[in-house]
Amino acid sequence: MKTPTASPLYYIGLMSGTSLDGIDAALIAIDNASPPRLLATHAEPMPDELHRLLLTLCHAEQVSFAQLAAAEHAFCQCQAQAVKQLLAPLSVELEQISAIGSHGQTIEHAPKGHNGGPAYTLQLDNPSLLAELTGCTVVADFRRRDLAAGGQAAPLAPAFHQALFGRSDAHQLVLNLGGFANLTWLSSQPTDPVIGFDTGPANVLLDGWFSLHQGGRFDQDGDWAASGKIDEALLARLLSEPFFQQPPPRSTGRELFHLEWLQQHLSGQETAANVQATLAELTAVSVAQGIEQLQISDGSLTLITAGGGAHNGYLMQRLAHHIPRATLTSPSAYGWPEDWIEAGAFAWLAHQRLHHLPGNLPSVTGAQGARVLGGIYAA
Ligand SMILES: Nc1ncnc2c1ncn2[C@@H]1O[C@H](COP(=O)(O)OP(=O)(O)OP(=O)(O)O)[C@@H](O)[C@H]1O
Ligand SMILES: CC(=O)N[C@H]1[C@@H]2OC[C@@H](O2)[C@@H](O)[C@@H]1O[C@H](C)C(=O)O
Repeated sequence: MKTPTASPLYYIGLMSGTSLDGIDAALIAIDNASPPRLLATHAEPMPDELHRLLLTLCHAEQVSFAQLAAAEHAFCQCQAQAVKQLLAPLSVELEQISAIGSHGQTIEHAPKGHNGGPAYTLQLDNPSLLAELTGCTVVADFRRRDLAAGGQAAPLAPAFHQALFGRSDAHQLVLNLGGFANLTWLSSQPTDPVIGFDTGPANVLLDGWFSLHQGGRFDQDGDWAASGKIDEALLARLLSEPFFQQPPPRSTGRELFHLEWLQQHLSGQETAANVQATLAELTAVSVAQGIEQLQISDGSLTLITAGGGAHNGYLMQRLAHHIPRATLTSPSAYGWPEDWIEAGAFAWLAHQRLHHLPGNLPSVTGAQGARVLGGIYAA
């Protein structure tokens, strides 16, 4: 087994999450001495046409191969552009990059299968084309090995959270508020396993409802949600979804939580702004319930909040309200601004793959064991 060398190694991580807002590219450095360091970032916006096509694919009953190929091709071009823009202002040459870790675009995630069929998780990706377009080694297909080993294939970020934030005397929780929210618990007891799971929807429903009623991609700072009133009856109906009571390991996606799911729970009497306020509340309460499920012993609790939802002031207020015990903090204190942890995770996972090191945590995903994740597409 190879061990990491002392001089820094450079990796690029590419992540486009379930919000479909764009492709995040992060350049990181890994050495033996310190946690992974974030060196540079670039957010490549998703062209409107690709955004629409991917949204269609995520909800499609039937998809043509030509549509899939078109989406994959456009997505890969966008990724290559992200890499180019990331490196353009830097003195780092492509030859210095050990590998690009490409997450791909999640189109469907069914870790328990669909209608009795086999488990699957589908990320649209073309690592071969990306290797051609960039001239760089690409590591991709991170999730399916964990799935093959009986795991949920998600969330994968908790292992990176551990590498980044380590263990401290206080309990640390890392919350990613992306399209969906996932939570990692790094216990103050170093012998405790890392626990992590998806708590439920975050921006996916907020964005969808906002776009339907206000136009635009998202509710800036949660202002529209803040203008509404929480509808407790609607909230209770939404929270009755069995997913929220499931013990870990658990992960979810657009297959379960989508606008039609929301609409099935509406009485028709709600105002649109009140629904938005209730959706923000759903995220805050489901995160708080997820934390309660962990039954963390007394002591101080730090909640590191990351992902695009950390910019939603209203949502953050509601989180602070429901989790009074926790001190909310930004990962910027560790040199990692909130928007870059996931892209960083896939850069780190590429490093793990090249060095034959495990990428998953069985205590999180429920896999039968630790596994080396992903396939290598050489430059
Ligand atoms: N200033 C802001 N105010 C409110 N919401 C914001 C703001 N900035 C970003 N967001 C929200 O964050 C979302 C993007 O978050 P992020 O990039 O973490 O999602 P993602 O990577 O797609 O998610 P996932 O973790 O599910 O893969 C936007 O779609 C929006 O809902
Ligand atoms: C299948 C899939 O793409 N899941 C995403 C999604 O977005 C947030 C949450 O749901 C998390 O489970 C996961 O992403 C992060 C990067 C993860 O695997 O940790």
